[in-house]
Amino acid sequence: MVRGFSPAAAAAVFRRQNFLIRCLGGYRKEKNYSNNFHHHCVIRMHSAMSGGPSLEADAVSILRSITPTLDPTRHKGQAGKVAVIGGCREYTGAPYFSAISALKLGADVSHVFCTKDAATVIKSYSPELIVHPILEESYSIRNDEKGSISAKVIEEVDKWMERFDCLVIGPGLGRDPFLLDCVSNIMKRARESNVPMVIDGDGLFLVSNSPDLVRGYPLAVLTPNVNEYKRLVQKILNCEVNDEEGSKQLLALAKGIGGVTILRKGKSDFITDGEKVSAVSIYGSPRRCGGQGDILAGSVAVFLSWARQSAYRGELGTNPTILGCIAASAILRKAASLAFDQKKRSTLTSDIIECLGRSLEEICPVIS
Ligand SMILES: NC(=O)C1=CN([C@@H]2O[C@H](COP(=O)(O)OP(=O)(O)OC[C@H]3O[C@@H](n4cnc5c(N)ncnc54)[C@H](O)[C@@H]3O)[C@@H](O)[C@H]2O)[C@@H](O)CC1
Ligand SMILES: Nc1ncnc2c1ncn2[C@@H]1O[C@H](COP(=O)(O)OP(=O)(O)OP(=O)(O)O)[C@@H](O)[C@H]1O
Ligand SMILES: [Mg+2]
Repeated sequence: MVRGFSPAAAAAVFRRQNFLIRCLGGYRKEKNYSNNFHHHCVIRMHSAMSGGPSLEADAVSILRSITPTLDPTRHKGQAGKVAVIGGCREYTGAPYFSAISALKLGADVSHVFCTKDAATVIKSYSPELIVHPILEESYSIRNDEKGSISAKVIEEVDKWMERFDCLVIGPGLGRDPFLLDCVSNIMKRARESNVPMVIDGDGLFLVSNSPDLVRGYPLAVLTPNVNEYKRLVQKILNCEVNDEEGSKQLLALAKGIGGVTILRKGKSDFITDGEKVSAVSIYGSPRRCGGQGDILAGSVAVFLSWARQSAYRGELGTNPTILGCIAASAILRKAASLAFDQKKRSTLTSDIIECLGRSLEEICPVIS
């Protein structure tokens, strides 16, 4: 039985789980990989991460409540304008994956703010993206130029800031100290303008060392993978990750950073803003190719923006950042499952991106 639930309530939860997993196309895979769906589904709710309850989220209902209809009266931009701050000499794939995923899910405009070295490369991946070559790494500039370059970066970003529905900070950003300093300034501006921020990859490296950048900002979403989560727990809670107390620790971490939203990625994704923990556990894919977290970050930005629009219309009773995380996690996992069906061991991040549209369409058809 699910801890804290009566047998009748546990049975209802189980039926609901069955329904959700069928909708999300995960049932067959669950059987393939565990051969005992009932066991997996019910036990998972208290064994995947113990130390307090976490309930599987109703991702299908959430997706249907926040995904906007394609209304002919709407103009460009109303379905979302996102910007990715990331991309350096080393990493050009990660910001591209995040930015193109946002477009593939239905955002109208997707920008990338990256280093000069990365910009031409990212532009060449896709003409759909608007790429700003404004960041600099220490190796490419002199010390005496740093002040003026830092000011120029903020000036460029300021021109656009108010127009963005959400920023994604960190995919492929790298860890150059000067560059991270400039990105800290961008984050401060975003906060002043009340622009939501999804912090991923090297953005989480920055935030682990400078938590004040997001502390107490309810529009910040952190999406740590296993390494990034470990660093956050060590820096913020001064202890090691303890999965025996997983939910409690996640709640403490979110509270410890002043109520930001955290999406802890893993076999199940766990999501909290410090109040309660929701889980998304539908089966995705057994491939762990690099870049799936980047898709997730771009997707959270879109769904979070849509959830905020629904919230403005008074349609929601839940924190839009939480809804955005649940929706993105479910859609990524479904897309990964669709891609894996076709490509098996050779499934790559770009294959999953190609399945994002179908993944959403099967839950929220354009013409229902
Ligand atoms: N195709 C691409 O361009 C991709 C780029 N990615 C980017 O790669 C970067 C790293 O992401 P990962 O998921 O690998 O990050 P992780 O933190 O999971 O792993 C990074 C590894 O590098 C080590 N490391 C390197 N420099 C370090 C430093 N200065 N301090 C501490 N540890 C250091 C860590 O110990 C760790 O083992 C991010 O910017 C991420 O967005 C990934 O998203 C995967 C795809
Ligand atoms: N063991 C797993 N089983 C199923 N899904 C997983 C597993 N591990 C991660 N995922 C899913 O894959 C997505 C990306 O998570 P991952 O931990 O790979 O991120 P990441 O390391 O940041 O990726 P990236 O390579 O883009 O930086 C998340 O939605 C997560 O739920
Ligand atoms: Mg990552």
